[in-house]
Amino acid sequence: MTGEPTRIVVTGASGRMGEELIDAAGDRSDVLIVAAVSRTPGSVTAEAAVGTHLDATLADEDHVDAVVDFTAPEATAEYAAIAAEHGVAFVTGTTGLAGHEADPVTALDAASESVPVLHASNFSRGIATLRGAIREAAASLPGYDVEVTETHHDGKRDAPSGTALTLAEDIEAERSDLTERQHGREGEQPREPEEIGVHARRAGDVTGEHEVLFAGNRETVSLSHRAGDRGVFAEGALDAAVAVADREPGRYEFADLLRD
Ligand SMILES: NC(=O)C1=CN([C@@H]2O[C@H](COP(=O)(O)OP(=O)(O)OC[C@H]3O[C@@H](n4cnc5c(N)ncnc54)[C@H](OP(=O)(O)O)[C@@H]3O)[C@@H](O)[C@H]2O)C=CC1
Ligand SMILES: O=C(O)C1=N[C@H](C(=O)O)C[C@H](O)C1
Repeated sequence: MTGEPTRIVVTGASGRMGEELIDAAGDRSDVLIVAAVSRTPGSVTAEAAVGTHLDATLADEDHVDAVVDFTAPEATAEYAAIAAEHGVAFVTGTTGLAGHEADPVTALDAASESVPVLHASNFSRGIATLRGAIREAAASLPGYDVEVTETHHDGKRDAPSGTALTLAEDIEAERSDLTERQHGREGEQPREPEEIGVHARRAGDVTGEHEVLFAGNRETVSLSHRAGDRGVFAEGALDAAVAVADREPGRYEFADLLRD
């Protein structure tokens, strides 16, 4: 790498992903964690300064290129607005945004008027690649039943996962006949042709698994992804921060950056 590293503030620093981002950044020369933000600063193991409020942290730091945020929808809404006020790019992987009372989707759109904003429900390159294959399968297998299943650790708050919802949206974009999402099944409930199944399992410490099943009457196609550890998400989010930090204000897509 030549040039200066991208200067990053990590929010939710004591969380599973916050810790992973700090670890991953320590092994890279193209990024530098200049500060971390946590509601519980004593539990953060970062060499950088740890603050409790993003606004004060961004005011204190001389130069920050990007905020990288994996927290909760209400925090993401607040942090996107603060990053925009300070003119700092905002990269977030927080899921469960749509329909949340804090309206983080509107907050991200508003922030993107003044800074680069990138939200991805999954920062693994594998999922970004698989999305293309799933869209292709959905378009090429008309009439096949489609079931999306995800499995995550028992600490995950939102269900179905953000990734499962993204995959369902991708499939629905190709299959206008799939108009009903079916979450789980119970009792007497035969499958209807307009259904797309979207099912969540929570178990142990599973990092993240997604499967899309296309089933016709004489064949099935299964496309799946398993994240081996959270490092794949952290590396992708840091790559995204490096890629968008200097860009014009606006919304950016993770999959598009991978091809640049
Ligand atoms: N897009 C992707 O690739 C991935 C997305 N995710 C998503 O990222 C999010 C975080 O996941 P994970 O790290 O496992 O979750 P954790 O619960 O482990 O960590 C979230 C952290 O966010 C902070 N936080 C939570 N609520 C608030 C709040 N109201 N205000 C301010 N800070 C808050 C806390 O950090 P602290 O105490 O330090 O303030 C908390 O520890 C989830 O939405 C998850 O689905 C997860 C993995 C990959
Ligand atoms: O909460 C998690 O852990 C994960 N969340 C994301 C999601 O909701 O899709 C991505 C990944 O699967 C891990």
